[in-house]
Amino acid sequence: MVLDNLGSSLKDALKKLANSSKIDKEVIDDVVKDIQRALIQADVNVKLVMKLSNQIKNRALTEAPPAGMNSKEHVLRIVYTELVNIVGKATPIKLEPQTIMMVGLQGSGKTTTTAKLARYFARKGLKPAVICADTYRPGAYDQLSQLCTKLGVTFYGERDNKDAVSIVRNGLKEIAKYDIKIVDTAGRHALETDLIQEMKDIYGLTDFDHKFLVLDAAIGQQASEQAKTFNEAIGITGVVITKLDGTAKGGGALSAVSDTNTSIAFIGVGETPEDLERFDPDGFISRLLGMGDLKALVEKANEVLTKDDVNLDRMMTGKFTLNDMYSQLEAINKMGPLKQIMSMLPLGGLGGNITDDMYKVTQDKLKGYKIIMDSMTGEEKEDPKLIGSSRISRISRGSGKTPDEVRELLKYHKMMQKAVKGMKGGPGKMNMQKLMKQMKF
Ligand SMILES: Nc1nc2c(ncn2[C@@H]2O[C@H](COP(=O)(O)OP(=O)(O)OP(=O)(O)O)[C@@H](O)[C@H]2O)c(=O)[nH]1
Repeated sequence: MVLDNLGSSLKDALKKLANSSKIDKEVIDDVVKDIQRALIQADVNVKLVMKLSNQIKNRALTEAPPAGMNSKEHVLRIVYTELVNIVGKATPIKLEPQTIMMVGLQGSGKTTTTAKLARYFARKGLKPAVICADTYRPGAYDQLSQLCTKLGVTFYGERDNKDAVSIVRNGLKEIAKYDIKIVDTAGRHALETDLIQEMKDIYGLTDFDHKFLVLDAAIGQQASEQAKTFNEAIGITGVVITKLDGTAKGGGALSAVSDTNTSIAFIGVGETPEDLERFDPDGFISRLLGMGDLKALVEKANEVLTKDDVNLDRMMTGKFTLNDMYSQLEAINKMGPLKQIMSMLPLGGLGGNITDDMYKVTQDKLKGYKIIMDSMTGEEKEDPKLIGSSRISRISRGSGKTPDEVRELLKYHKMMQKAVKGMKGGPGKMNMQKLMKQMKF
């Protein structure tokens, strides 16, 4: 999961708060210290951590809880909202024709993100085209052109031309009729003055609507210095944090965003073109705390699934039969790796942890489940509570599976049902009581 360690240390700090018998200065100081430690370990810079701690302390000690909220819930809410504040608001993205320039350090994930963005806009009904202006990395041209071919996105590049500025000039004319024009530039370091100059020259060619800085989540403290240089040169309009699937850090990138007064536009959560998500501060923090990010899940579901695949409305009502579970697992398989999807579910509703077993629902398992379910009556599928030990034996005989396999299916259904129940409030609706309940306070 995204920033796993930070999430669990923050969760521990909040649990401490929830378990203390009274809320006073001592408890708040103690909890704030734990939060500081967790953030610093995740590479968030000290200045930002201090700002956050002071805000939490000031507000917790001076603000009175609003009506209907006790002081514990009140402090939890303050911590939550201040955490949301440090990640900032998401960069607004308009779904209209625009020109985007991608910049960043070598290997940060620019090229991959360029393709992901083209796909993102294509999915929203806009026609994208990309220009490869990376004339330094030998493989960049082929990488981007192959990704574009796979995605059916128009690609412009000049393999033998080393002059990135002229490529972009020609490319912009060539793809003028497209809605979304994305320019992928070479990776560069803040100290490479000639490359910084090249970036400024490309920037000067047209009125870019967005200049996205792509930052690897694992970049650490040097992120701020890099971001400042890029920002001074061309004025960054948004940041894309990549590889959030693979690191326990990410704080360096958050600090860079805060230091340059920019905001996060997207996050990269995997290597394939679909692994790009619109940044959502609430969702990001709730996912960090193991609350699950329902908004992201629903957005992803809407994008990938057809209506028949999964009935989200029905899921939100809390009714969740074996048939629902089956179509949901099928749908999840369509959406991408289960582990990633599971990180979007409210983990708290599953007791705080998704066991590894839950990630192992592969196509094979699904086939097995289908065979078992085919031996159940319609009534049993609608109401699995009816299935006691004699019915388990019958289903086992009928399906050729062992009774343990039948029990496993029922256990899995129960876990999924619990998770879905946690989603009942609907996407985006979060309150402290729900947070505390889901975190088992
Ligand atoms: N796990 C994971 N890998 C990613 C993500 N984004 C990019 N990558 C991988 O990171 C590596 C570098 O990505 P590129 O897109 O080639 O990086 P680049 O910034 O264009 O590289 P330069 O052209 O050298 O500047 C590749 O192996 C990508 O597959 C992500 O969100 N998650």
